[in-house]
Amino acid sequence: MSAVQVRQLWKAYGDDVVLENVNLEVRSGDFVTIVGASGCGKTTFLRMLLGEEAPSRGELLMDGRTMPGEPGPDRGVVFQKYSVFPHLTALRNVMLGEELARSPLLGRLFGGARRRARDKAMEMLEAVGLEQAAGKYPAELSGGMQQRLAIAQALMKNPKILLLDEPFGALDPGIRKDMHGLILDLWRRRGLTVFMITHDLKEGFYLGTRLLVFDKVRDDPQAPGAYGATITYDIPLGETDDGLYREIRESVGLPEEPDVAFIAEHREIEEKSS
Ligand SMILES: Nc1ncnc2c1ncn2[C@@H]1O[C@H](COP(=O)(O)OP(=O)(O)OP(=O)(O)O)[C@@H](O)[C@H]1O
Repeated sequence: MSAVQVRQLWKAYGDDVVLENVNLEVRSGDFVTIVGASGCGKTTFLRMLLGEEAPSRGELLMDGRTMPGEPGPDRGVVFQKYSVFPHLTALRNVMLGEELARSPLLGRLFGGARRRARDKAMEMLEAVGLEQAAGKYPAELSGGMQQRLAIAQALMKNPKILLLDEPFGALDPGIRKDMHGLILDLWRRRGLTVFMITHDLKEGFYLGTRLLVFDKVRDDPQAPGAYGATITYDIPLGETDDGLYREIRESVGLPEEPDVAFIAEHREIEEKSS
């Protein structure tokens, strides 16, 4: 069964149509990368998958059932901006979700429950390579480490679906490469279904098993809000395809030259490490 089904989905804010007639079936274990022009509705789409926004029309199904209308433990999310709490250590940041879920008033657990939450949080920190930083505060961590921490937070509830909104957009290229290795490793080992927005088409080609392009198919310059974006390309990824890469780059309006060598190089690294 498909992990996620999207049927004739529309989203409008007032008279402004952001997304129109989006249809999609995603299998469990897919790694879906999403690209599209700025402001075309990618984050809005992700927030609907998360349950933070309701569709204006259409249906969103998870495992054949209507997607819950609020964020739940089955979906984890990581945004570009670090979403960690500055006054808590890395360990407490990861524990906090569990503490708030089980003790909403105090935000703290005691005794055995606290030990279990702590052990699980340590396991998550290890999974993202932050076990040595458990006692540090976010200000003492680099940008890449803070994003690792945000990923550990998102994984704490064992989500089936991981939603990533440009999670590596603010990181240096070297750090991004490390994060690519980490996210592919977590995706494989934990059997996650991933949706990841990126502005970096190379990243989208390299990481995904499937690449979606969001774009408007119709536009009225007199009424910019009249039409929304939809999925204009849905590409199974595997082989590096120079022609396709160029076509999409132009459709999304990216200025860079195709850099297939980059993708090939990444794939080589990936193959060696797997
Ligand atoms: N809560 C809201 N109320 C009104 N308009 C909104 C709201 N959220 C988003 N929008 C509008 O919806 C459109 C799509 O925004 P969204 O953030 O989804 O685009 P995006 O493709 O993720 O952009 P970017 O790539 O720049 O992050 C924008 O015009 C934005 O102003």
